[in-house]
Amino acid sequence: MISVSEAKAILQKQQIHRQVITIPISESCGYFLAEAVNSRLDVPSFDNSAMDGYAFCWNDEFLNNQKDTISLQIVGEVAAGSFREQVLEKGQAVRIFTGAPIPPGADTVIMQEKVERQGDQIVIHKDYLVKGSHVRYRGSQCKEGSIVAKKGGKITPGTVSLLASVGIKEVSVWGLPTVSILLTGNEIKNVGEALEAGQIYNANGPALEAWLSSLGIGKITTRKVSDDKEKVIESIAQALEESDVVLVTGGISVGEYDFVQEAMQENGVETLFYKIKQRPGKPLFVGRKGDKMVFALPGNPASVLSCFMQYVKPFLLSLKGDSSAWEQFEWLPLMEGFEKKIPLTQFLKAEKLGSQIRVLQGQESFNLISFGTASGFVEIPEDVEKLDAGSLVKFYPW
Ligand SMILES: Nc1nc2c(c(=O)[nH]1)N[C@H]1C(S)=C(S)[C@@H](COP(=O)(O)OP(=O)(O)OC[C@H]3O[C@@H](n4cnc5c(N)ncnc54)[C@H](O)[C@@H]3O)O[C@H]1N2
Ligand code: MOO
Repeated sequence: MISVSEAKAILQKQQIHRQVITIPISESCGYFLAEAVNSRLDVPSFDNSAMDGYAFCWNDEFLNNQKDTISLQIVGEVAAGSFREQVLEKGQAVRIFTGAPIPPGADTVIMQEKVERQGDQIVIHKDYLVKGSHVRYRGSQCKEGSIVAKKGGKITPGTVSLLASVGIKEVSVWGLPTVSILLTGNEIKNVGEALEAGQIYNANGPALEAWLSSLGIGKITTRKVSDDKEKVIESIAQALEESDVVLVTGGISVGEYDFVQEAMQENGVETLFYKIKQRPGKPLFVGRKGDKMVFALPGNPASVLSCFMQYVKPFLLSLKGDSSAWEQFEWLPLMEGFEKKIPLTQFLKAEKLGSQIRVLQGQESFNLISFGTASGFVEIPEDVEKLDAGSLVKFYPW
């Protein structure tokens, strides 16, 4: 058996070939940029007004004027989307609206609330005169050719807005990994089906599907397979064909009907590791065939979820291009002390209350009740036996 950190190190070392795809920015949210993006133009591409008001040409004589106010003659109007070619002279102003180009000769805008309009004149109190005010200068957001989004950055709605503003229609991103889920077990029935003696509802399939879709994974294919060696071998072969990552649940322990490990060998899957010094999820198997990865998650639902959290989630996120994939935890203090009775790393269902962590009741691998309120998992390291209230622990939120 290897330790949790050894298992993570093995996974982080895997070099997997990933595809770069080009997609429209409107579909790119959640993807990671495979190359930096440069602005196609100066933005703003022309000096423009930040306010609805009046544009005029600053005149230093304003300040030396003995009077409290100045008057300017309104000689026209510029709305957003239009422009004015004539040069504005000293003492003239144009009515201007937010986003409209500053006409040649003008350099200052005053908000309409700060002027008194008298026919075709505006009167401005000297206190409100600020040279260059309310002008958004050409290139003040970014210059043509400058980098506006770095390689490796995650695309957010904010990034999409920025990219559109600099004239970018499509981006090169890392493709999303596709995942096959293979649920083993004769006892598994889907919700909605009638349960017969000895049968249980399939909790792992919906949980994995929900998690994968919340992570923004590509195509997800789910299949069930009975505890039949040939069928397990065949289903794994099919899953390896169709997806980048295969998640098997159940059948990886040592029972007479646990065929998954053997099926891996039959399919030429190289074992990266089998069994980790942890609970739940001790009999986790991870293997590789070419650029395909296989995670055989121990069937108990809490084992499936803690193994997914610790290994599958960061691995998938790193395939998506997320460079912080392996740091998805925070250090938080325990609300109550905790005694660990086993010499293994323990992953406990826990609730985040304010900035503290409370370990929940019902930690057995089969018991899902605390998942109703759990906000994630807490890690109690292998060599720790007892933690006092207030001790800092690693908390992994969903
Ligand atoms: N003799 C030993 N027995 C077991 C060991 C061991 O070391 N020696 N390890 C135990 C541990 S720890 C775990 S974890 C489980 C893992 O077993 P498998 O991966 O072979 O999983 P199954 O036996 O197929 O199922 C375990 C458990 O989970 C239920 N299950 C399975 N699939 C689903 C599903 N889709 N939804 C809900 N529940 C599911 C299944 O009915 C079993 O109760 O092995 C221990 N045994
Ligand atoms: O490791 Mo098993 O996950 O205790 O149930």
